[in-house]
Amino acid sequence: MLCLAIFLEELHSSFSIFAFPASDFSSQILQRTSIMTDWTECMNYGIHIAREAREAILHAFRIKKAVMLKSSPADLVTETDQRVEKMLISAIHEKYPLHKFIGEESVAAGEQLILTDSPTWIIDPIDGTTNFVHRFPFVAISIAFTVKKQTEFGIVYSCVEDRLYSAQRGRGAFCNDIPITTSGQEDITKSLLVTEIGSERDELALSIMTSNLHRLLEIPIHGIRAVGTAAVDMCLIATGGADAYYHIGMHCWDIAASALIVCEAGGVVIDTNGSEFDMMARRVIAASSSSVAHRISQVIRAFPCQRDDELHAPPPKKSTIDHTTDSNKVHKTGSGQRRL
Ligand SMILES: O=P(O)(O)O[C@H]1[C@H](O)[C@@H](O)[C@@H](O)[C@@H](O)[C@@H]1O
Ligand SMILES: [Mg+2]
Ligand SMILES: [Mg+2]
Repeated sequence: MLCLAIFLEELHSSFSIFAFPASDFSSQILQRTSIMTDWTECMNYGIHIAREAREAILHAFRIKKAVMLKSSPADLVTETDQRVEKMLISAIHEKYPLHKFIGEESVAAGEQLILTDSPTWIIDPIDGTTNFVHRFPFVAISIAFTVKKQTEFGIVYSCVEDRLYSAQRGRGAFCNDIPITTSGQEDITKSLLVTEIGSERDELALSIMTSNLHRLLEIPIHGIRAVGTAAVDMCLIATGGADAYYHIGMHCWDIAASALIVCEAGGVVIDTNGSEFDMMARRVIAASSSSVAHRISQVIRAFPCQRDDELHAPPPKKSTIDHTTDSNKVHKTGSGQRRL
């Protein structure tokens, strides 16, 4: 099966796109080898395993947790985050052995973050870990799926609320299978905004985050909320429950799925500098309309953040003669973990 799949993969690389009806057998093969352009079966499998992962998360939600730190005293991770990610990745790998993964906790444990043209699952096993630790009832599983670096579907499961948000590119956005659309609000003075105070605690980030709040409130706008999970924040824009979300410092796994869900709900997703959205840039504005999105980008400022694909890039190819000594080697800012 696998050698046929690899053969088909090779075949596919010499053609642009196969788009033909296929029987079950060949569609199974084609899905595994990224030739099919209809990813419904993959999405349905993603939803199936997200439902299984939710059970594990809800069980752990109620009990005392061992908490570890990553990049700052406010960047938490638990064994449940790690266990759920391993469960999701192994279940997907078993069914789709040629697919690739970018997982928040795998990257935190040192895996390189490389987004290629291959079918890739971008996974945040628990978005809102701080909420999870404190039993604040907004924790989500976020699963995005990209092919040729384009998001084909996104799944965000708000576990305690039991709200499963999903979208397949070009086919609309849904919450528990019911279609959702943004508010369409075009006037920022009539808008309710959502944002996050992430895990940064350095002076520059804190002063920019608080000055952004001040500058937006004095426009004026109706208000600002923070749910504690970027993925759910953005799904609230897709439902029309809020009109815009902005954030600097989050990661691709936080927002890759919900960015597609917002767009498929009729919303707009851009970079905070007003340019095209780039999931690796760690800056986003998701809004009900382009006018609200661009108004926000004129008001807020971003603090400097290293891109995801630079922060966790593979080490540069070694020159033939390695002049650096151990003491001079620059330690990659990975996310070492230590127990509280
Ligand atoms: O709970 P996480 O998966 O770590 O994501 C959080 C992130 O850590 C935090 O800094 C904020 O950006 C939140 O909005 C994310 O959901
Ligand atoms: Mg997250
Ligand atoms: Mg997480």
